[in-house]
Amino acid sequence: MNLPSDFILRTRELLGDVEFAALTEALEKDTPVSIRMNTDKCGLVPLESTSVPWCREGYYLSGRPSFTFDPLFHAGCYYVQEASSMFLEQALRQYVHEPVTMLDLCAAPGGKSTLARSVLPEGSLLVANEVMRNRSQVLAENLIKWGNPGVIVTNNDPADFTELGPLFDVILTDVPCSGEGMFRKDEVAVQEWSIENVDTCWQRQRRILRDIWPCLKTGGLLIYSTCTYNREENEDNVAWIAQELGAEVLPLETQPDWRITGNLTGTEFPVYRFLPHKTTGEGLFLAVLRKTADEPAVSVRTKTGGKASKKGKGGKVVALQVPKEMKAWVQGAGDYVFEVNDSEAMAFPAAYKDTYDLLKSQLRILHAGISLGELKGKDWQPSHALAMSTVFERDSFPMAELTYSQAIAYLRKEAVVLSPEVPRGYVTLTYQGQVLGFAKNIGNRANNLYPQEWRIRSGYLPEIIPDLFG
Ligand SMILES: C[S@@+](CC[C@H](N)C(=O)[O-])C[C@H]1O[C@@H](n2cnc3c(N)ncnc32)[C@H](O)[C@@H]1O
Repeated sequence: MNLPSDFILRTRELLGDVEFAALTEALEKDTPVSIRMNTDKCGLVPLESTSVPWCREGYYLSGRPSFTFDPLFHAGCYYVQEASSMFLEQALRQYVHEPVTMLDLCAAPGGKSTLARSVLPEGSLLVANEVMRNRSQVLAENLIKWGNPGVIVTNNDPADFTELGPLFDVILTDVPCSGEGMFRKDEVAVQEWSIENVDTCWQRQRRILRDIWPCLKTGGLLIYSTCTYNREENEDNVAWIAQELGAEVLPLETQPDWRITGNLTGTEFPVYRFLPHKTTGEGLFLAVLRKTADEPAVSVRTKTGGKASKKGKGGKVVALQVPKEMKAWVQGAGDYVFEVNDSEAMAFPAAYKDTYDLLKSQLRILHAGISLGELKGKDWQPSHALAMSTVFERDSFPMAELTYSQAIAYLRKEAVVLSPEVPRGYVTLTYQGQVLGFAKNIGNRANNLYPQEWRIRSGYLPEIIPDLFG
């Protein structure tokens, strides 16, 4: 790998000659492949895999299957995630024991958000935000597929949150960085690296932290992470948060055989560095801080949102209600509030209704709770998000199990022909018992309701069917 000369100088100074030589050697090796299971959907263990030691549901695979052509990937049964990133689990398991409201501020494509959603205590709410519009769509897609109902996805700049005041118990800032830890995976990160860019990054990171700091409750946790090695974006920023914003840095329990590296700057506080020549994964830096500074409570006025309505007889405007039969599509319906926004019916965890209303009044929301369905004429058409939800009541519609080639055709949004005994109307389609989505069976064929923008675009079909679980 052709490393920039300034990167070599600086990183050798940080790590020392021996460690730096070992790092460059590791960068010539293949990137390990790892996935994390979604046990809310399926409890399978991948074949020929080994466990990621710091993550209960993380597994290293022996090769890289074609995930795109695995229907279970599209069903949200697992997420393909670089193993070092899964270390976030330790911060959450060791410090979060009660239901919390958590913000993942720089969340796309959603690796750490889906992990957080699996690890947070039941009854928690996760707000996952991404500032870049196109990346926020991918974030929403990945969280919808993961299926947990306690999620809001937003598309905002960190500064848009500031006025909300201390709303969050936990904030994760997995900040945009110079990406030195991704050199092995991403050739562009090598090409774009420069000292000037490192400077731009640490300054941007401080701006992001300053903007979001008022949103963290006093006593709340800030988890700060990057995928870069240099001290400016790492230890120096952690020291700055502690001193300038007011926080203490917290230790995490780790095992010696995880071979995690600590603080490289001679300062006392604990931080966690994953270096590819020591730990099987890419470069990661993570620190956990507890906010000590007092944050005055700010009262934010909620702008009243427009209610969904349609003209009744005589021109009167009537609010649309979610029909009773639709509420039965959700398990534990009593724990949710139901509403119609425009022509979309949705359910949201009742415990967080106020937070949802507040965020709705201030931020651009892409997804919240469970989208149940859309009014098409007089007909409520179940939404794909409902099919993906972990609280979808499977008895709501007849089910049809697809073969592998039918499943791929469905995921390509091609027409599907179901066997004659499948009833007409909306049908839940499954593959190996996992829900893939809905179709409307009209007899001689079934209308494919898979989201157009999520379809598999490639016409190629691998010779070997990806079979991760046997
Ligand atoms: C390291 S990536 C996040 C990866 C993600 N947490 C995951 O685990 O899948 C950083 C994210 O920050 C976003 N970002 C870029 N500029 C930003 C800014 N000024 N404020 C907040 N986020 C920004 C990027 O678009 C990117 O999605």
